[in-house]
Amino acid sequence: MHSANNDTKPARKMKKNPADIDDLRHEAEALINFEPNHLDADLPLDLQTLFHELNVHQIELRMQNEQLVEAQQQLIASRNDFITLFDLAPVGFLRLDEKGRILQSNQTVQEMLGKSHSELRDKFLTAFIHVDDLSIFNARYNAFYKKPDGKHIELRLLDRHKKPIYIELSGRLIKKQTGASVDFNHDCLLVNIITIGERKKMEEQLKLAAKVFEHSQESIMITAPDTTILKINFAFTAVTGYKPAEVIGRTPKILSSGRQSPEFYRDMWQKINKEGCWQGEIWNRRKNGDLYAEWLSICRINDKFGRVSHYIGIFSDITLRKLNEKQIEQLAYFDPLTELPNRALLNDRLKQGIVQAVRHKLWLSVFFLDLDRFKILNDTLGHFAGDLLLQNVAKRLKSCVRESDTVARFGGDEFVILLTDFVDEQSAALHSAEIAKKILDVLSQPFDLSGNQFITSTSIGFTLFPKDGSSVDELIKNADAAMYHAKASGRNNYQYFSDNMRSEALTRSTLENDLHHALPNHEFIVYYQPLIDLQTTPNQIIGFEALLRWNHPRKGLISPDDFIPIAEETGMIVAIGEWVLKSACKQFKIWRDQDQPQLKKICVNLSARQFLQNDLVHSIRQCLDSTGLDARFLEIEITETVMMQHMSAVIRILQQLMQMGITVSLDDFGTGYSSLTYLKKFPINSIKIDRSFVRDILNDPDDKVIVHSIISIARHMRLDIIAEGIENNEQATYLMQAGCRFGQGFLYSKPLPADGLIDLFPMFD
Ligand SMILES: Nc1nc2c(ncn2[C@@H]2O[C@H](COP(=O)(O)O[C@H]3[C@@H](O)[C@H](n4cnc5c(=O)[nH]c(N)nc54)O[C@@H]3COP(=O)(O)O)[C@@H](O)[C@H]2O)c(=O)[nH]1
Repeated sequence: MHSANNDTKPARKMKKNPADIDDLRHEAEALINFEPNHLDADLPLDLQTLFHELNVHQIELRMQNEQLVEAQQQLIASRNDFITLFDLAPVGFLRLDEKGRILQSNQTVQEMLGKSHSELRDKFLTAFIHVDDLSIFNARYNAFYKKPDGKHIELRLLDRHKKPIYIELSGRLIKKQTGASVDFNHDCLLVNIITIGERKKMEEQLKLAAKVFEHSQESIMITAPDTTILKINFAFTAVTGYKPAEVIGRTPKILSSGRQSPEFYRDMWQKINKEGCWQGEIWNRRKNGDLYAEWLSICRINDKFGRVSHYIGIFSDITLRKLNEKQIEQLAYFDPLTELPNRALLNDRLKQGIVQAVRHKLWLSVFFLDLDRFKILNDTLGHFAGDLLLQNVAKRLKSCVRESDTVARFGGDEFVILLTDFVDEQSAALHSAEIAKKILDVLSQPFDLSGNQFITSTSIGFTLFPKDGSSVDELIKNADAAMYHAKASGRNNYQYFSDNMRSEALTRSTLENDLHHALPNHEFIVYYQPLIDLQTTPNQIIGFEALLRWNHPRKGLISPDDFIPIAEETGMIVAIGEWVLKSACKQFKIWRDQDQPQLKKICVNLSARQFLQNDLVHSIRQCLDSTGLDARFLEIEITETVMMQHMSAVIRILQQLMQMGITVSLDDFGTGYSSLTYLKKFPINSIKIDRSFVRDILNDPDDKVIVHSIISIARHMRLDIIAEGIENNEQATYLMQAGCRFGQGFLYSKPLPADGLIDLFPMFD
């Protein structure tokens, strides 16, 4: 029974979750004692029992209610947990119906597409698929929906900015559940969406890398750390001829040519292991056995622990480039005809030679060679024969010297030889003389030029370093000067550069220097020597030869023999020659205008160099125009040597001059090397018999024969004849009787300046 003052009783807490109904009753019974006691003790017992039962039941109901509330709260918490897990899962979730309509989406998908749940709900997933991938989705969805296990679809969704997101869909079919919420009361597909953008990028990069590897123009080989070949590309096969199956599993030694030494490879691997990379040129061998040059880079690839994981070798075939380089070098430094070093390389070798000689206190010798009468061969047998001769000469010269010496083609028929490593002057001079003799001997042996036997000779000059010169130019110049001496002393011999030559060279260079000022300083004078008609009595002056003189400010009158060659070599002869021509034409016009009708010609000498000037004809025409002299009074004198040097140009120019009315005479006839055949070819009007034949004509039977022959030839060819160097009446009479019509010489007058000649005219009238 409960007491009436139950109010005072301490409240008792209900025990949680009574296990079953008995427990509940038991618990309620226990609690009732802590409830305030409202029972009236006076009530009948059965009423009291009823009230008690009611109280217990009330407590039981309260307790059950509390339990229900608690269970509901737990349910809500667990639902919230699930939603959080569903929403915030790193994977996107969608529930789709059979048609692909979105029933539910999680937050990850919503964020991915930039749409809210309600914006997605009931929309077809296709609304968010990239247009290019719709066909993939539509084609596969049905099958995927029915049996999604283990399948996945890759496609692109579009975010709210229509930017594609690469995703992979996989799914699971959820069968409808009895008693489930409205969402789950029919079948649906739970779809997982993972973004694969990074993976795609990696895949693309890998694909690209693979394409680059395969299609690279460079040959690539990847090896394991032990250099076993793992992979090669197409270019590797193209260059080496080896297919993948033939090299994979082998080492790059398969390509070895044996050209590189073990030390080379040791250094190479040292560098790779120390610095990670090596590159350089290497000669390898193709599968067909051919050697080839490659430019190779080898790099070491490390894993994340710093250990070698691979080596990558990249190379390109540079065989062709190397051949081209060689050809370019050959063109730049070698003479294409003889394959000897050219001037550029000779210069370089000489410079190097001088440096070495100075360093080791050694002596050098420089030879200058010029073939004798090469031009005649060229003109008579043709350029092909000339080229053959030069090639053969080059070979013979090389056979006379050591491998370490240099034989170079200096130009035309000129060669320079550099001999090195002489210990002193004596041995340098001795050996040079011996080699010079050997060369003279070797080159004097007949040459077989495509069936034609040809004999030539050479003139050699040599000079020694350091005695005779200290620079490349000086050495060559001195050797050249010595060679000229060899030529002057009869050809086919050699000369060592002497002190005499040095002073000659000095004089020459001073003269050359002074010559530059001669024309502007009016130091030239034209002298005139009369041309006489031997068959008139008294002998008449029919004209003059203009002969140049240089009135040097310090040295006085200088003979043309001393300065004309310098003027020719330096090209000054062009301007000087123009001046002579103009002065002579002007003077002759004055004489003609002084009522001297017997004066028929003024002869002016032209040198070879003048025929090389482009406007010679034009300049002569201008001269005649400006002086007013009739062209028929002008006679051009050329020597045989001039004719032979530039034959075709000379013939062309002479023809043009003749068309203008100018006459041409061939000077020094008989002293040069022209043949009679050539005489026929040249457009000339007269021949001058050289004074060397006239000098001894009375005593020397040979000279007599020569002079008679020349006169006879001239007659047959209807050419005028002028004899030069007549010094006495006997010579004049002999020549006249032999049929020579005209003469010139000291007998009549030495060459004189114009104003000194005027007194002579009456004597010959
Ligand atoms: N290109 C040019 N050459 C020229 C010019 N002027 C002259 N020359 C050539 O120089 C060479 C030497 O000439 P030069 O010293 O004037 O000698 C000439 C005469 O003085 C000389 N001569 C004439 N008669 C006699 C003689 O009886 N005895 C003798 N010992 N010498 C004599 O002969 C030379 C004339 O020679 P050539 O020209 O062959 O008729 C000479 O080769 C000149 O050609 C010039 O302006 N331009």
